[in-house]
Amino acid sequence: MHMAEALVWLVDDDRGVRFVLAAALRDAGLAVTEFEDAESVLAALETQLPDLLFTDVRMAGQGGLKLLERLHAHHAQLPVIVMSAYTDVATTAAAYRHGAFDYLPKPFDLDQAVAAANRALAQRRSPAPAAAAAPPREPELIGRSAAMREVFRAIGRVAASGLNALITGETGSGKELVARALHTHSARALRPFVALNTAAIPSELLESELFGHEMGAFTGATRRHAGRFEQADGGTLFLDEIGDMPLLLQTRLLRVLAEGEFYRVGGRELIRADVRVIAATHQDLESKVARGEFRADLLHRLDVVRIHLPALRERREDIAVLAEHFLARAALELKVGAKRWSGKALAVLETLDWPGNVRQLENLCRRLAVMAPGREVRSEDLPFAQPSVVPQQPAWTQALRRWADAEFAAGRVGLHAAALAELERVLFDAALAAHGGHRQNAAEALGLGRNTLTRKLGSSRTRRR
Ligand SMILES: Nc1ncnc2c1ncn2[C@@H]1O[C@H](COP(=O)(O)OP(=O)(O)OP(=O)(O)O)[C@@H](O)[C@H]1O
Repeated sequence: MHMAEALVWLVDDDRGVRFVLAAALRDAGLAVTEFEDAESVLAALETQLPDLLFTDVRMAGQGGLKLLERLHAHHAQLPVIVMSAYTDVATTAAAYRHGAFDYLPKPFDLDQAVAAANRALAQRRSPAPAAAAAPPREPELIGRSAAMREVFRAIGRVAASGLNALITGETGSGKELVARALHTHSARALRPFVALNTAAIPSELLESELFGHEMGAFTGATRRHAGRFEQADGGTLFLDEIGDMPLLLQTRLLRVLAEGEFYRVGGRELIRADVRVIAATHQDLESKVARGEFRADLLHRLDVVRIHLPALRERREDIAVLAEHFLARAALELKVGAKRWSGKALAVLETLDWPGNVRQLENLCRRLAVMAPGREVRSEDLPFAQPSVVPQQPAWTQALRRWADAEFAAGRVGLHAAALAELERVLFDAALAAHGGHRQNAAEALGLGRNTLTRKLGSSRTRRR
């Protein structure tokens, strides 16, 4: 069902223009990467080529026309759409002379911009249909751990129900992928899946992003805009980072969820939208409720079904399968030769903590697909394999670290003695167990004298009482 997305690069030093145009292009099903100057585009071109580029003319550093000139010389196939507030003949003519595919005078209508993008992409594809036949990418959830199998079962159970859902889990753990799966396996699958990251949008724009606005509703509202609720009508609205939603907007969202209807910002017409809301958060919403930062009644409305995604370090069995999958996919995507993991490198990956979870692993695989020198990725190729930051810390020191962090955070003192006592207790128990309770042998295995062991056992026993 997912078409291979065409990749559009957008260069403009005006964050506002980037924001609205990127949103419109994404709504039209295109993948968009934003840049704020020509230099960063030229740098990115070293490793990747988009399907289409939008550029402003006047920007700090190299302007858009210079960029256009360079592109025309080195990447003549890449269609470029030039946008400019300077609608004078000279600028327009210069743009076309340097190979622009199209020219949009600012301020432009977003529909106009999307139409220009589609035209550019269509003409690029038509002469060489074979080249555009990239395999459609249906994102799939991978995992064989018991925890992930539980997640798959939950998706199976609740997808068709159409109930609102709350997905919890650390950043990069796959919450959006789960939301998409819930949508794909529901009766709404043929209707839109619309995603909105609450934390990524300035709070003053969030309300109109969600509910839309009428022309003239505020400065800069040059045309009527359908909000995400309207766009998702009949389908699914995915609200990521819901914990960051300002309280006032939570109140408004709650009302819309209860009534199924709303007004656009500055509007008088009551809009009805039939939307399933799937929210996600990496925060503990219950404690936000307790602190008065999140509305309990909104939480209840969203939390009809809850799916929790465990962190990657809590399902280490998934690391190798994911790593194999991502390394193979990265090679295809980046059009480099296939590589495989050495057993040792995989074993190292399994010991790491992955604070960025699956996304971090995915990014590492992309990087290694390009950077690792041989056909086999070895542990030495891992970027953190320098001797100074040896990653092969045994799991227990990592657990120890987490324990120490938590104790310090809780303001506890006297940790050194407590930690040493614990360390010795565990070691001695293990040594005695391995040697059938024979103190002499246990002491030898530990590299201690028998008397020392006996003394320490005595004192640790006393301490434990
Ligand atoms: N189980 C999985 N199988 C395959 N790919 C996965 C899996 N989990 C996550 N990914 C991939 O990892 C990346 C991050 O996942 P996703 O965006 O769903 O995470 P998230 O929890 O929504 O992150 P954030 O909280 O930062 O928005 C995506 O590219 C996604 O395709």
